[in-house]
Amino acid sequence: MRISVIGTGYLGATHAACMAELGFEVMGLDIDPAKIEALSQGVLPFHEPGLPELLRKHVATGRLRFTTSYEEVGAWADVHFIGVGTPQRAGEHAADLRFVHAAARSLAENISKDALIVGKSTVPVGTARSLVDVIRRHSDPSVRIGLAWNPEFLREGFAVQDTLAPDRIVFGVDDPADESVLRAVYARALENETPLIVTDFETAELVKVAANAFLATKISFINAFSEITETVGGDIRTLADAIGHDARIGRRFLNAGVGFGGGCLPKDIRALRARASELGLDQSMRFLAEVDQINLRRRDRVVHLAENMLGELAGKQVAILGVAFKPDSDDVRDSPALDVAVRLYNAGADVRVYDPKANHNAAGRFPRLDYVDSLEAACSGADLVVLLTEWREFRELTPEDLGPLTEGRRLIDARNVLDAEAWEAAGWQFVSLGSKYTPAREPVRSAAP
Ligand SMILES: NC(=O)C1=CN([C@@H]2O[C@H](COP(=O)(O)OP(=O)(O)OC[C@H]3O[C@@H](n4cnc5c(N)ncnc54)[C@H](O)[C@@H]3O)[C@@H](O)[C@H]2O)C=CC1
Ligand SMILES: O=C(O)[C@H]1O[C@H](OP(=O)(O)OP(=O)(O)OC[C@H]2O[C@@H](n3ccc(=O)[nH]c3=O)[C@H](O)[C@@H]2O)[C@H](O)[C@@H](O)[C@@H]1O
Repeated sequence: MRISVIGTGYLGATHAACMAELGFEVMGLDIDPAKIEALSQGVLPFHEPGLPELLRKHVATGRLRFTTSYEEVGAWADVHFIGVGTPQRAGEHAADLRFVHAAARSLAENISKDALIVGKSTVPVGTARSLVDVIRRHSDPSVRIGLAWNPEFLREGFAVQDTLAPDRIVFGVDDPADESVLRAVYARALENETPLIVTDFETAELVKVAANAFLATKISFINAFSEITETVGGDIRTLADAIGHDARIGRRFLNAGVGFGGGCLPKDIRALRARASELGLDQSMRFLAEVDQINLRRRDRVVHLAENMLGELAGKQVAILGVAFKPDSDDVRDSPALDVAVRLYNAGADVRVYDPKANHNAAGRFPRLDYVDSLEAACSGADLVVLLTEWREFRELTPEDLGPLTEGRRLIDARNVLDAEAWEAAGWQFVSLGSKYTPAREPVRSAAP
């Protein structure tokens, strides 16, 4: 079976390389010629652990190729996965579906043999059903083109393992013939007893956004408790451990800190609210507005803490450790860390940024920050160090590492990963969110709903 993957970003490039790893012949397609040029040389244009090795291996054997030509994939592949972006629309909460529509239409216009189109992008419910019509209108009537929705649940930083060994697989199908094709594609995972849910288009689309909405809610839940522990003097990590022991709750995704970001959770909860409103169900998803607000308040909190610690930001040197939205990724889309860094810069601080992998992407968005290529360069002479992305090299930091470098011996651990007692014992002014190591806060007053 020959597989094409349309859109070769974080999702598509991973999916293409993993499909090749499973033994399929694969062609990745993107409208960005620079990306295709790099991938064709076996060079991954972003950071994802384990993926460069798979890419190089399968490009070398010729099992994995890349193109910008829809005509080429349309004549060649039996199954076409769509993994193009669905970003937030400028100035709105809804998802921008232009790329999905364009990809479906280009495929329909160019597919010249019976084939199955499989949507992987995260889309508002109702999208797949609307694409059936797009495909019908733009395709050759003598060719049978099926459509299925197969949402993706991979996490950046673990993309290869999540793709090759997913927690579950979901097929949204309208025709049993399409289910059989998908079962053949995922035969390896199904042999390993990966749970499979076969359902309709609408449920499949909703499963994806429900999962992301739940994860976002879980993070904001613990961060809302952070606001309370900061006010009354409790400890958020202990609270999370204690409730996490209840198997019905679970400890994962209860790490309090500067909150969630990235190319998915924030835009997906906003798109879900927007879609619910379109359906006349504004109230059903209104709680996600609060989830979003709690999350964004964490960023304010870090900026305020920095102001409190330094008195005046203007002219102060601040070391920013991490700008990626999470460790093991170079992705800075809606990154809480980059947001905080930019706000400290705008308030007049002399901001020096070090991220092991994301400096380049951050500089593309905010060239004015001072990006440096080592921890030492970021921290030397700093009045304040702010740990914003918990890369391993930052999680393992000790006062002995930073002591000789910094002027101020002030540190904000905005990811709650360091041993507060050790830093205090070493004479640091240490602040971590949601603990007794956070100065008491003013109660948060939000506008009436
Ligand atoms: N990044 C992730 O970890 C995950 C992403 N998703 C979803 O997957 C989708 C893609 O996300 P990312 O890979 O992060 O985005 P991305 O922005 O990294 O990649 C999207 C790619 O699509 C290409 N593209 C746009 N229009 C095209 C067209 N008409 N034909 C061919 N290529 C086109 C772009 O040039 C870009 O390379 C989104 O819906 C996202 O919500 C789902 C699960 C995980
Ligand atoms: O739809 C998507 O694209 C993906 O979105 C998330 O994956 P990802 O964005 O790669 O990263 P996560 O590990 O979910 O982290 C998201 C954000 O939440 C933050 N987070 C995570 C966990 C936690 O306990 N606390 C917390 O603040 C992270 O720092 C990060 O900023 C989901 O976990 C994936 O299942 C989904 O496929």
